[in-house]
Amino acid sequence: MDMEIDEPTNGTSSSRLAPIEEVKPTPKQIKRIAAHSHVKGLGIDPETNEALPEGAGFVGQIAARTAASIIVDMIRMKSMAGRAVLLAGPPATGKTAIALAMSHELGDGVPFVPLVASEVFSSEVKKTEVLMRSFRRAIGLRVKETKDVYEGEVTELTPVETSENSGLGKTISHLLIGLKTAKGSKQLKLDPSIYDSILKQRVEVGDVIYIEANSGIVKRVGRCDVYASEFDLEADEFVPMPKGDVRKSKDIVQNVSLHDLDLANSRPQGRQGDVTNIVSQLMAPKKTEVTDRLRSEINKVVNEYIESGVAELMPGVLFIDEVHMLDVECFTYLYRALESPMAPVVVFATNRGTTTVRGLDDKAPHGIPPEMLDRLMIIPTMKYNEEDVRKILAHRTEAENVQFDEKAFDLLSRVGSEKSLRYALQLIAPARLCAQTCGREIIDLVDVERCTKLFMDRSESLQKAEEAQKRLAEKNSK
Ligand SMILES: Nc1ncnc2c1ncn2[C@@H]1O[C@H](COP(=O)(O)OP(=O)(O)OP(=O)(O)O)[C@@H](O)[C@H]1O
Repeated sequence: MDMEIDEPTNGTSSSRLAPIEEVKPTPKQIKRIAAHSHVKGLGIDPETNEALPEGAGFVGQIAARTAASIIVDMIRMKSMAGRAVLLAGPPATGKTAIALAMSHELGDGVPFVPLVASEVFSSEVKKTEVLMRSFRRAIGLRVKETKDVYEGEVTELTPVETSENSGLGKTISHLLIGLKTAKGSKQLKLDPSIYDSILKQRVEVGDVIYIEANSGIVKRVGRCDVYASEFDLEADEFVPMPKGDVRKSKDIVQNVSLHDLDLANSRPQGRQGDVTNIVSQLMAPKKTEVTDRLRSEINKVVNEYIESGVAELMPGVLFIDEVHMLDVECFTYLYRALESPMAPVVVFATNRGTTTVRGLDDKAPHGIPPEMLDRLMIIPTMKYNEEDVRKILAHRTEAENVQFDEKAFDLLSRVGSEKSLRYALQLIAPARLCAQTCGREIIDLVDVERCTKLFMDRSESLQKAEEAQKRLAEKNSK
């Protein structure tokens, strides 16, 4: 953001004019801090391949993190597709954090699709369709193509209008774009339909773009780095000015998911069954039911492209949290889906012990049928000791940019280990608010004490509910 500061004048302004005041920089915007923003990875020691006691924002849970890093290595070696992992442990022991850390370790090229099990019970779509869509979203395809493109830094962007006979006002007859490279420049006269894509990607003069010669697809690569010093905060991605001629053959790599291809292929227009054509049609909105027949068509085409070396399959991770919420029908569907040649790695998480499998009367560990449990690689997570709780809270207070007085932090750590980590984490924000209402930036002991009285943790609330139930039963028995 370019911070325009109006410098105060040197007294030359007459008393008639409003005094010019210096624009104060806006206070640091308090952004919503995500629950796992402090976790940057699994924190693995590159020498030993073991999890460090503290690393990448993670504390403790060494065995679980080490096991997760082995799973990540197997995914990278593509020897994990179609297998499933279960993260099982008490609440707030880092299961979700580990799953997200695995996604960080795998990098952007590998899809990571988070799903809460209860999402499958949608009123519009079948449970099995929700699962299949999530499966297909978690399978990436890296398509490499050589295309004729016009590439360069935009030096001119002029929509040429023409007045329409029908009197409905002006329309764009064509678009003039100037492109410049280190070697030359070219002015292009383009069809007005390309202008929508330009506006959608907010292309401006100074941006580096390429336009596919045969399909007219525009892709904004970034802002030319000659403008890098223009902004105080680099809010954009800066790229060097392209070399060579404006018109060139360029290797283009696109990452898409099988679900994207399914949806694009289910649209009526365009040549069916050509993945490069399908990939290039990904722009327009689509509202069409994807059938298994269409999916098998896509699978066939994708296999052809993989065999011809044009595309590379990138099996990703489907993370299903609260897996005990799935019913027996979903588990049955998952058995089959996991056996298909194009299946992602499925990571389940649950904090339940032995509980009823939904849809059956039987109880089973974690609410998962034994036939499925046999197929899972189970990673247990353990409760934290007070020292780990203290370190985790320290990471969170840093991520949320709050400061605690020492006694206040000791009380918070004690609450975190005696009651629950999540309860202590949830007290951070209200404690800060209590301090701020008393005009303090540093959270004091009284603020934490006040919040522990105002907000109950789960066990306290359960105890009060049982006491109320008991009193009601006694009253009814009189
Ligand atoms: N070992 C850890 N290191 C750093 N932060 C952690 C660790 N374990 C948990 N956290 C943090 O504690 C909070 C709760 O963790 P998380 O949501 O992963 O627990 P969970 O096991 O998934 O809980 P639930 O079973 O209730 O879903 C999150 O903010 C998470 O980032």
